[in-house]
Amino acid sequence: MGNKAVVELINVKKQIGKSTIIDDISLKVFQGEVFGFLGPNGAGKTTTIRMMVGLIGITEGEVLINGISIKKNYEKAISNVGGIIENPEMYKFLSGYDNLVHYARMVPKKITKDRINKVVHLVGLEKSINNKVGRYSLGMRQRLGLAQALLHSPSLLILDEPTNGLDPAGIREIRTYIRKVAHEENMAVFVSSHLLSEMQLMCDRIGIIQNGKLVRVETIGDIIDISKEATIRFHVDPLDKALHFLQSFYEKTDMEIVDDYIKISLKQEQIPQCNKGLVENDIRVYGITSTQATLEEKFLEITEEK
Ligand SMILES: Nc1ncnc2c1ncn2[C@@H]1O[C@H](COP(=O)(O)OP(=O)(O)OP(=O)(O)O)[C@@H](O)[C@H]1O
Repeated sequence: MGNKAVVELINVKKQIGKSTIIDDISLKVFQGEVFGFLGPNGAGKTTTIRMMVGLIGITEGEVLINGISIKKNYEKAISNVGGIIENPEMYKFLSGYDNLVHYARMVPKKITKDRINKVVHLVGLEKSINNKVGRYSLGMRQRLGLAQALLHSPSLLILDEPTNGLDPAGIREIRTYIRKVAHEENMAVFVSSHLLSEMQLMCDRIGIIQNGKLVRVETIGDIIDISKEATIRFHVDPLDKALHFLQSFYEKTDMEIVDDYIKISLKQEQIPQCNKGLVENDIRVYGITSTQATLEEKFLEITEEK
């Protein structure tokens, strides 16, 4: 992952009438990185994306693409962006290739034949590119949309729920190609979804949006770590002494006394070590119970599993 921010949202706000739809969102997406924008329906993903590409105005704040303001210098900023925001327009009676040629003519930048062949290869449509789009599956059409968005070599690719309506095989394909273009074209990819399970497999980092607010940003590594943690209840006596010991042992972990036990988030493999320490400190251990919350529960129950 490069450390150049390709897109930067700075305190972005959207007000429609009296309601605040997007509330003070700031984030950066870097070169070569797939950033997942995760949130339930109605959280504000599409609204944010529409502001990022200048389809609707930004009430307050800034969106910079390669350092260029989308508000102040729209044409220049947007020339760096490729996107599938709404369903891409395709001509069903034309082949995939001819659709790309047609689209290439409308782009201000000159698109070479080599570039067309390169994007066809990038999205794995070599075998069917000369077939009529009317015969494509939805997954193939999505990939053709991706090819179209990549034609002018953008540095930022924005995809709004790219797997919507796809079957599992189609989802797997689009996921593979999204990762591939991010890495092979060293592009920043901003992709929205309401499915954590899907984002986990596709993204390097995930930002979670809820009610128009960015509530947390995590790397996939951290998400995997968090997924391994369980809520452990230590039924011990004396409680104060046990809490003191556990706090000295795991200074960064959240823990609290609830009724007659201590509640703490730990990985399973840490339990024996903890128990040993408690016993060695003359704390009586009456019981240890563990409950594994699902990842969805940990992330505020924001996702809906299919
Ligand atoms: N023009 C508008 N006027 C009033 N409210 C709006 C308008 N556009 C969007 N909203 C509201 O803003 C909120 C965010 O909508 P948005 O479409 O951005 O959510 P989303 O996260 O993309 O959801 P989905 O996954 O359903 O597309 C919703 O509560 C929606 O009702």
